[in-house]
Amino acid sequence: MTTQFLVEQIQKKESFLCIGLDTDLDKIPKHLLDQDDPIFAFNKAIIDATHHLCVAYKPNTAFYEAYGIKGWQALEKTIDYLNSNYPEIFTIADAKRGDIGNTSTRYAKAFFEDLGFDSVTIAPYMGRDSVEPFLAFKDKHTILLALTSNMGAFDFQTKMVNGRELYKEVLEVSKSYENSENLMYVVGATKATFLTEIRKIIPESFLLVPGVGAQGGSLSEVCKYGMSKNVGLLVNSSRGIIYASDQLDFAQASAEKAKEMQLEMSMELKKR
Ligand SMILES: O=c1ccn([C@@H]2O[C@H](COP(=O)(O)O)[C@@H](O)[C@H]2O)c(=O)[nH]1
Repeated sequence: MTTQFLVEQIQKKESFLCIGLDTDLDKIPKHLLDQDDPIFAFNKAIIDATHHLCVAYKPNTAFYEAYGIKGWQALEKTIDYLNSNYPEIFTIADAKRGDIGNTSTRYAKAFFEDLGFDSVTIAPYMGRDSVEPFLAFKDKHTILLALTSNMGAFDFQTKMVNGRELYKEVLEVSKSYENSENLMYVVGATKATFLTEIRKIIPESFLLVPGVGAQGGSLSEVCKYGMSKNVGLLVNSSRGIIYASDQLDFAQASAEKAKEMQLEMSMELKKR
């Protein structure tokens, strides 16, 4: 998917919501456990109930890998279902990969070609040759971890390197990568006040922003400091939406939570 198409979807739906499909068999409604593939059954119900309120879905691959081959099959069915039924949706494999060049190429093929995701999250620690293999794919997006939402972000990401914080070094240096126009960045909603500085370095790049809801980040702060001319934000909520209820009405309950966020986003878009 092109960035332009994503921006058009955001304007059309008045939403920059990304719903995280962090599907956990211990948390989904018990009645689904009788199904052949309870993970896919849950995802399908959530997607059908919420697709008009969001522009992106982000399965975190950990939740699928944890169930072995069955989990991976559920991930494949989920992305196939999205691509076949809702091609206007931007898809993110939250896999946090990155390795030496030839290995990164295989990861890129797995997520972009075999599975058919629009984007994948990548850890920048191994540097240029670990990231550029992902950037080589046209109309696919590489979402680099810049400043993450967790407390451990302060262990390394804010430490000084070459006279600036490491997360700023990641932003600056990655701009020189080949095909850097295919880069997006992860910035945690819990670090919203850092967004002013971040926007000075990457004024228009798209940011994937996890950490609202369960982790305590504020949507209005993210918008205040992080919104760019073309919006430039995909704000993710996983647990806060998909586990709104563990009863028969779970999909409807998730749609209500998603609607609350979409309305808030629509108001933020009108403020610009
Ligand atoms: O900095 C980061 C990077 C990734 N995540 C992931 O996003 C979701 C957040 O889930 P919530 O339930 O909305 O808290 C989850 O998959 C994380 O692994 C992040 O939180 N922070």
